[in-house]
Amino acid sequence: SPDPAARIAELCRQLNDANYRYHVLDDPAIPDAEYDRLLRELDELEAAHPGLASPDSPTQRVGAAPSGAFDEVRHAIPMLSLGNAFSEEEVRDFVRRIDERIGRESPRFSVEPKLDGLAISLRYEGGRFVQGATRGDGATGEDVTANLRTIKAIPLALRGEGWPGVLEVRGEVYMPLDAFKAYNARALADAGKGGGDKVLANPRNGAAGSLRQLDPRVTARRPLAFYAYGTGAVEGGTLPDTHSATLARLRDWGFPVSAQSEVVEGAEGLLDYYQRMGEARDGLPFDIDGVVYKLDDYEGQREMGFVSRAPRWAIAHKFPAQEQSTL
Ligand SMILES: NC(=O)n1nc(-c2ccco2)nc1N
Repeated sequence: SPDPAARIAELCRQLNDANYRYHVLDDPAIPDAEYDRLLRELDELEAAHPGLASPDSPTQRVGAAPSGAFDEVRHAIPMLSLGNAFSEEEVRDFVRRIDERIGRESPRFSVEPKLDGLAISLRYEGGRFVQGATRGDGATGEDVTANLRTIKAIPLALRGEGWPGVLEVRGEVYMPLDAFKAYNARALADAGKGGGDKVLANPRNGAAGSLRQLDPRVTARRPLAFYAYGTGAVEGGTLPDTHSATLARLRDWGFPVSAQSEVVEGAEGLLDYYQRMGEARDGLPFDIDGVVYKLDDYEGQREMGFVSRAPRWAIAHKFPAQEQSTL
């Protein structure tokens, strides 16, 4: 049989590449059954040669035994909460305040859908996923690293090159609607036979509840996904000058980023995007409760600063409440 170390490395590469193509490029390379076959082969090879299993191996996603409770994690850079706008007038005020404060006639904004999931922060050191935490109160969250490792959309190691020595990525863990419905249909069917998983009330609670499981093996059974939408601490390297360019780098490094993110100009650009996303909303594969507008250049963001914990440079423009998807 060929050298097991070479075969293990080749399987890791193939599986990580398949993960990236599926979750980031939304362009699967191999069918799920093939992915599972390769994963099983890797699992058997690593079991036969324990010294050859890397901590970043795709087999190491469902690892740790249940913890008693979650450790606390202090966010070196607070995780923001967004101010809300509910009307066109409030959006125009938001843009006017930017012009008045930093003299931007028609600023460029990075815009994206506001996913209705659970905000988390992922820390990478030397390109490897070392810690993940919930937002908590913005300053302190819970260490849910073991649970986050089970989410295939979250890379265990960064791809490509040029990433900083320390990189924190912020984003939303959510449950895609189809996966939520399939999960519940299965849970309901199994309940009829006296066993099975818990039925989830709605995708948002499903995501939050799944991440707060003390046993990662339960989390691993939940259909969770992830979108990156920002960064936290960055050391030993630099990011581009704009949010939109940073999102492009995050995609290169292996993070899913919303396919609906755009760069638009001025209040008209924001309101046009809001209108288009409102029309597209029912066709999206996940729940959104609005869109997020962010001044695109970081220099402008620094000049605008924050009001208490919410940035002056970004707001969420919410849609009217939608009847929640019930059972
Ligand atoms: N929930 C969501 O999709 N968010 N949340 C932000 C955010 C929160 C604070 C700064 O940015 N951005 C997006 N797309």
